[in-house]
Amino acid sequence: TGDYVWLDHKTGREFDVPVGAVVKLCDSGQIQVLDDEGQEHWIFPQNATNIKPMHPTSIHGVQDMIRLGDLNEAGILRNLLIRYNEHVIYTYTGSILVAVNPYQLLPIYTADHIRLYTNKKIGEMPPHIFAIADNCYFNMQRNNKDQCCIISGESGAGKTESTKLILQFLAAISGQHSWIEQQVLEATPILEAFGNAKTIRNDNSSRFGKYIDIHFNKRGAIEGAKIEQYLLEKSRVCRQAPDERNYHVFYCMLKGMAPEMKAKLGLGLATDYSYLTMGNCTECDGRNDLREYSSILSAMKVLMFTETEIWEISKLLAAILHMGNLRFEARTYDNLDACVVVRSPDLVTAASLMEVEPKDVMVCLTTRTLITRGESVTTPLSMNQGLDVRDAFVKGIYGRLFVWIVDKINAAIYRPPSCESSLIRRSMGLLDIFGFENFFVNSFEQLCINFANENLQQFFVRHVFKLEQKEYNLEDISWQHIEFTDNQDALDMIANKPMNIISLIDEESKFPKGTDATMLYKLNSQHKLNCNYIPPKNSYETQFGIQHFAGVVHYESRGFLEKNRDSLHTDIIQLVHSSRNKFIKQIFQADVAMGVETRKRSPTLSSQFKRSLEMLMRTLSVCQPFFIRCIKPNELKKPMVSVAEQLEAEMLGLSINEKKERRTKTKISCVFTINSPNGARPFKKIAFIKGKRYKRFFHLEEVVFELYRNLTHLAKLQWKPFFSY
Ligand SMILES: Nc1ncnc2c1ncn2[C@@H]1O[C@H](COP(=O)(O)OP(=O)(O)OP(=O)(O)O)[C@@H](O)[C@H]1O
Repeated sequence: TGDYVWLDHKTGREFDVPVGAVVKLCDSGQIQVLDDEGQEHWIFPQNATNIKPMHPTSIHGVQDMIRLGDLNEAGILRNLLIRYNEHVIYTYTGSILVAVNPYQLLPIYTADHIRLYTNKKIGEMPPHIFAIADNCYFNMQRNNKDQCCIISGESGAGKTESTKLILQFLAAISGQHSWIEQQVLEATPILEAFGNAKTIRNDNSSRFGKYIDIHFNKRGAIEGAKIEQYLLEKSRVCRQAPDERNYHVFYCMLKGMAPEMKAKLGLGLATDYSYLTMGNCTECDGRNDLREYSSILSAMKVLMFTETEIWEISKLLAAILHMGNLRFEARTYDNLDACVVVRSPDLVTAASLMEVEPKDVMVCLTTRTLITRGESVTTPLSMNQGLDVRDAFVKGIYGRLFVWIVDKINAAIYRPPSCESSLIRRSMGLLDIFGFENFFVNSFEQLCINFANENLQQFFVRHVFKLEQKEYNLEDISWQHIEFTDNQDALDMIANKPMNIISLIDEESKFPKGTDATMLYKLNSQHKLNCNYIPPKNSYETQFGIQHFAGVVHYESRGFLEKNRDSLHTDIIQLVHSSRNKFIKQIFQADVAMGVETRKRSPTLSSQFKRSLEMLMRTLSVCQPFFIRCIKPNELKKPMVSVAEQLEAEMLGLSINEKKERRTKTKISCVFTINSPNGARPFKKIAFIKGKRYKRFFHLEEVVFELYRNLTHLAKLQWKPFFSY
C-alpha cells in the first residue's frame, strides 16, 4: 500500500500509454489502485501484468527528464502532468525546454525573476524560459556565435507567448531602455493585429510564421532586428469557420476608430460585414478590441508609420469590407453563364476608397480578358467565378498589405551592418512557426506547413543525434548508439531529389494545360513505389498521402494548382494600374511592373516558400540552436482542467465556465454554469460520473434539451450517470 505503479489498460489503442497510479489496498491477491486521473481500479490476480512498479524518479517528478528512470512516453507525460498540477510549467530534457501552457498569468515573469535568471548556468535554477533566453544571450557573447531558439508546438500551445517572454527578457538584460528596443517590442502588437485571429484552437492564433532576428552590438545591447514572415493565411480574409474571426485589425478598427473617420470610410459595425461574420462571431472573450486599437496605433507611430500611411491602410481595410458586401446576380448572355454586380453604396465606396471607377470594378469582377496573338477577347464570368475573382482580389490586397507592413517595420528596426560592425555584430533568432497540421481535409497550405516542419525536424534530428554521435565517433568516446527516426527520406521525396513532389506541383502549375488531375497523375507515376508516398486507392480518388515524421497526412489535390499559382488575373492588375491611389499601386508594384503576363512570370507560392525556407535553414545551420517545445494541456483554452473535466466537456459538447472548487484525494468537486439564452435561473444538478461527484448548475431548458443526448452518450461510453436535483 502506498507504492506507485504504472497501470496499463492494454487497450491496444493508438496513443494509449500507461498511467501512473498509487496502490490503495492489497487484499487477498486483489489490488486497488487510484490513478493520476482520479479513477479507482481493482486489479485481479489474472491481470497482474497490467501493473508495473514505478521508478522512484517518476513518483514526484524531476526537473530534467533525462534523469527519469522510466524514460518512455508514459514517464514523460506523467512528469509533465504532476509538475503542471503544481503550476510548474517548465521542464528540461537536457537543454530542450518543455513549456506547458498554463492558460493563466503565473507570477513567474517579474523583474525579480529576470534578475534571478540572469547569468546563470542551465540547471542552476529551476527550468524557466528566462534560463533559455539567458543561456542563448550569454553563449552568443561568450562564444561569439549567432544563436537561435526554435519554438514549436501545436496551435495554442504558447509559441507566441514564449517568443514575447524571450523578447521581454532580452530587452531587460541588454538593458539600454533605448528607442530601438522599444521599437522591436512594439512590432508585436502590429504583427498580431494584422496576422492573428481568433480560431477555435486559440483566441490569438498567429496565422503566419515568423523569424525574428535580433541584432546585438559588441556590448550586448540590442542594435536592431529583422523580421521574416512566412505564408500568411489569406483565405481568412474572405472566409472563417464557425466560431472563428477574421484578422483582429478589422474588429479593432470598427470598435476604436473615431466616428467621423469611420463616416469618411463609410464604416458601421462588425456585424454589418459579410467578411467579418462568416464564423458567426464578432467578439472574442478576453480581448478588448477598442483598447487594442489604440495600442496598434501607438505601436505604428513608434515604428514610424506616418499618419498618411495609417490612413491609407485604413482605406484599404475598409475597401475590403465593402467589397465583401457586394451583391452579385446571375445572368445568361448568348447561352453563356454570366453575372452582374448590383450597383450599391458598397460598390461606390469600395471604388472610391481604391480610387478607381465603379464601372471598372464591375467589369473586372464580371468578365475576363484573354490576350491571344495580340488580340484581346472578353468572356463573361459566371456568378461563382465572379465571386472567386472578388475574393482573389481581396486576398491579393490583404496579402500584399501584410508584406508591406512587415517591410515597413523592418525599415524602422533593421540596420544593415556596416563593414566594421559586421564582424562584431551577433544575432539571436526566434523562430515561431506553425506546427505540424493534419485536419479532416488538408490542402496545399498544409503541405507547405508540414514541409516546413519536416525541415525543422531534420534540423532537430541532425543537431540532437547525428552531429552529436559524429562527434563522439571523432573523439573515440565509447557510447551506445541511440536509435532515432531520421526523416531525411521523406524530406528528399518532398523537396530535394529530382522530380520531388514540390517540383512536380510547380512544373504542372506553369503548364498552360496543367490540371490538378494531371498533377496527381505525375505524382503517382513518380512516387508510387516510395514508402513515404501513399497513392490514391483508385483512379477516382483525388487524395494522396505522405508519411510525415509526425504521421500520415492525406492531401486533397483539388485546388492545388490554383493555390500554388497564386496569381491575380490581368484585369485586376490593370484595375490597380488605373487607380489614382498611390498606396495600392505601391503594394502591387511588383505585379504592375510585370505587366500583363503575370501568370507566366510571377513565382509560384511553393517556389517562394521553398526559397525562404532554404534561407531560413541556412541561417539556422550557422547558429547554435535551443529548442523550446510548447504543449497545450487541454482543448478548452482554460487553466488546470482535469482529464475528467475535459472528457465531460467533450462529451456534453457545451460551452462551460468551469471553476474547480476543491480537490480531495478521491473526489473532485466542480461547479459548472451553463449560460442560458433567456437568462433563466440555473438549477442544481448532481451527477456521479465514474465514481466522482460533480455539483453542477444548469438551466432547466438546457438540461431538458441535453438530457436525452447525454444519457445516450454516457451509455455508449458505459458510464453510469445518476442525475438528481
Ligand atoms: N506562459 C504563458 N503564461 C500565460 N498564458 C499563456 C502562456 N503561454 C500561452 N498562454 C495563453 O495561451 C494562449 C495561446 O498562446 P499562443 O498564442 O502563444 O499560442 P501559439 O502556440 O502561438 O498558437 P498559434 O500557433 O495558434 O499562434 C495565449 O493567448 C495565452 O492566453
